[in-house]
Amino acid sequence: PTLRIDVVSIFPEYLTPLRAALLGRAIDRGIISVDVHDLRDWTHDVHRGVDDSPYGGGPGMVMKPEVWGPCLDDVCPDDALLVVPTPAGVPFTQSMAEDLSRERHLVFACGRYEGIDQRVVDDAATRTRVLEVSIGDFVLIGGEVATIAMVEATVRLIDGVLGNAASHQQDSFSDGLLEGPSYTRPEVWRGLAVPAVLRSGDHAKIEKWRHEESLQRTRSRRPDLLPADEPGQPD
Ligand SMILES: O[C@H]1NC=Nc2ccccc21
Repeated sequence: PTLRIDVVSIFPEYLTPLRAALLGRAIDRGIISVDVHDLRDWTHDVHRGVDDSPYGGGPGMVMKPEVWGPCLDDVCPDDALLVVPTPAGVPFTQSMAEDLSRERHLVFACGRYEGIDQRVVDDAATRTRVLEVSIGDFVLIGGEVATIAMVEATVRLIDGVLGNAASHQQDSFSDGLLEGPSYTRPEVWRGLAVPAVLRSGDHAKIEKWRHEESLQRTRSRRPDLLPADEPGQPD
């Protein structure tokens, strides 16, 4: 395959969405491969324990290095890129998705949100490239949902995955602004009409209107995305 993806999780069934729809088709067509591993297969004790209390006290549990270490030894070769979803990671961006889509082998280590013993990452970093990545400033229970989001954002960029109709060439972030409103038939729905300009056939006017809508929406929802020369920049 163009890209090999391995995912390690204590909830392997959480990753089944990766086999559905367009991603499932990409697997069937051999563009990508996805293998999910149950971290508990690397436990030693009868209780198959994967976590323990944190040194220094505090809430929650920390995942054991004695389980993750041997797991990654088996699952993550030195030439792979190890991606560790964590709320304490660098922000995941479209640019990072583009970088990941050019990799040959990605390994996602799904930990609980209190985290994996830091020595697992530090030890792995002596052999391979490691990225600790966050998908946003909110707290999930574990890295599985973050992994699904990052895999979808990454794999859709690989040639052949999206039908060319759904091409990623015109991604919403292509001009750095938010996409404005979209409409389709019927022309009037529940008394609401499609903006007349979109039915005018005047492509220059339509393009201008769409850019204006994007600017207006970006100003109100994401002023941080506005280019420096646009009014409405946050102080
Ligand atoms: O990507 C993160 N964003 C928010 N919460 C998380 C929880 C566990 C793993 C990863 C994340």
